[in-house]
Amino acid sequence: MSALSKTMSKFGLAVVQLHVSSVKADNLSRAKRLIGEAAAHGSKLVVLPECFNSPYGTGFFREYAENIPGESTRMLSDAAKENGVYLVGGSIPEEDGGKLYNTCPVFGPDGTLLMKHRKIHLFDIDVPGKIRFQESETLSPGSAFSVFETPFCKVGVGICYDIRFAELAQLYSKMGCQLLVYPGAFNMTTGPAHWELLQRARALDNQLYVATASPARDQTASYVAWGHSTVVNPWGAVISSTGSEEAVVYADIDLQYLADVRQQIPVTVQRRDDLYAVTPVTDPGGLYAVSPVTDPGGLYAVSPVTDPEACTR
Ligand SMILES: NC(=O)CC(=O)C(=O)O
Repeated sequence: MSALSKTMSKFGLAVVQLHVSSVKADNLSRAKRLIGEAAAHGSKLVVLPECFNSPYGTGFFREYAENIPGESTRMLSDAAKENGVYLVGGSIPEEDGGKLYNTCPVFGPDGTLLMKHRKIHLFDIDVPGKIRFQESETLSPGSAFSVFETPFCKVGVGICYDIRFAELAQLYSKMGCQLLVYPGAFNMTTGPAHWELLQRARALDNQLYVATASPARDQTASYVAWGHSTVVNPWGAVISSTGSEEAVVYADIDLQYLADVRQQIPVTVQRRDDLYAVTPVTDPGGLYAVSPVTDPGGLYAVSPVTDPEACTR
């Protein structure tokens, strides 16, 4: 007999693959309409894409940046409240104290800002002849983990490039998250190669749900997003996805199914904590690290720092 109550073990998730233009007001009104559409469909948690109010590019971040609260987060707060949903507000370029961040604000069904996640790992890559992108030219990295509670489950938040770092997902899993959400905007080089693979890897490794929300593809944009917003289950299977156009992707998050998978293949309780462990590091300057465990018999640890400020909940 399941320990999970039937009423709370399943809930509807919606991922909005939004068409993002250079007109901020249009982006906001389209997002608001699609949040309403998702709620009308019965979704309890709605996820928007990375940079949903602005074109994605280092040349745009300063122009579109806002404080929080600001125009975009006021719209998100109103939309969450009007529709009674948890809202993962994709990301916006945030200005704070003269610095710019790639920030995901999360709202509760009463419109309250529950937390904000600042992209921890900046997207600095150079694939010769394909794509060079250096977020760090204009953005500063966040340095906090971001999880929030819902009546259904605990949710961990990362933004796009954050998904490439398995340690972050492991830490969120260790913190009790059963769903990880990544607003993201992969591109025409890394999208076909890595987008789905990374989601399935994070889901399978940690036996949890993973949801990604991309902007719709716009061939006229300076950065062409791959699209393909997706939801993956704890078995590592894609349960819902879309192509490149604007769309809302729906999925049921079934926590009884998650519990069943964890029981059938019990890796979560078979870890060799005597050999390696996910444990806090002592260095207060760090966020997480692969480091030796203190037990001299142990080998390594993937660890959050002990600083409680490093985790926003
Ligand atoms: N845009 C990103 O942050 C990440 C990305 O496109 C990639 O990792 O590839």
